[in-house]
Amino acid sequence: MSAPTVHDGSTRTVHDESAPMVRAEGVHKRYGKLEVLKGIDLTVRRGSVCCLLGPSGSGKSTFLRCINHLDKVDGGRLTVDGELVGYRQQGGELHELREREVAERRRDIGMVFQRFNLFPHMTALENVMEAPVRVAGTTKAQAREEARHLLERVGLDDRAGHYPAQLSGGQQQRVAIARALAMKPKLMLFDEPTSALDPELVGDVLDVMRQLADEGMTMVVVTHEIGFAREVGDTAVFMDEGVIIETGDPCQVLVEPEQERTRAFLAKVL
Ligand SMILES: Nc1ncnc2c1ncn2[C@@H]1O[C@H](COP(=O)(O)OP(=O)(O)OP(=O)(O)O)[C@@H](O)[C@H]1O
Repeated sequence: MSAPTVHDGSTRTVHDESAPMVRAEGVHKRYGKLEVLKGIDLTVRRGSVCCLLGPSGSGKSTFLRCINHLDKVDGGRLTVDGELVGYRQQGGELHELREREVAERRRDIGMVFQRFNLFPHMTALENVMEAPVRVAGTTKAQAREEARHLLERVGLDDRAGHYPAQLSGGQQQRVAIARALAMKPKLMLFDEPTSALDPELVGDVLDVMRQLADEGMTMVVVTHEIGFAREVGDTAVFMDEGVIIETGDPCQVLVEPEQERTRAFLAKVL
């Protein structure tokens, strides 16, 4: 069972800080007849970095999408920050979340995709401001100042006025990270954030991610960057065909894996 969320009688929810940030217990997901996740058990501690690796089609992105409420879990139990994904508990009963509640929960989760997904008609600064400015109570000036600060944090303060087409892939990805951070998420999900980049641009993006990890951000990272996973990851998880076949310290799993399938995968990507 996941750690409880305490309702204190008001609309405020007090989270149990000792609960893991993510806990999956027997999570299943299917698309039609295709069973993509076949019982995922995984715990991601607060402040830790979990690196997910595995061959194409093994279900890594699907799992991230379930964590981020973009896909619905079909079976098992998944909690983020102690709260059931897709449901809220009230008086011992489960109620499916309404669209507005899902949107509220998703604000706590930043997601960075392989393709940077920036708005092409907006500058870097406007992209980073876009979500906070829509939050009630935030003024445009506050959102702009915070966005400037975030661009500085990812090393792009001198590119605030540039449009995505005027930025390199690595710079666009750093803007995407700043944009994901703009809502002050508790959890950051990265889905192969460097695999669409030219090799010489990968380092800057990984540096920003390394810095976030150092600051204590909880992160789940789908990546084929074995060096990053070994150096920054607290846990390495190897998935294949919808199941986790190996998990543990990255220096163990990614250096001397126990499973033949993990060894074969590493031999391919290294
Ligand atoms: N919306 C969808 N509808 C139907 N099938 C899907 C959908 N999304 C993913 N799949 C299928 O689910 C399986 C797992 O896909 P997923 O993208 O999670 O794998 P992955 O491990 O992230 O792969 P990659 O490394 O190539 O991104 C694949 O067979 C894929 O074709």
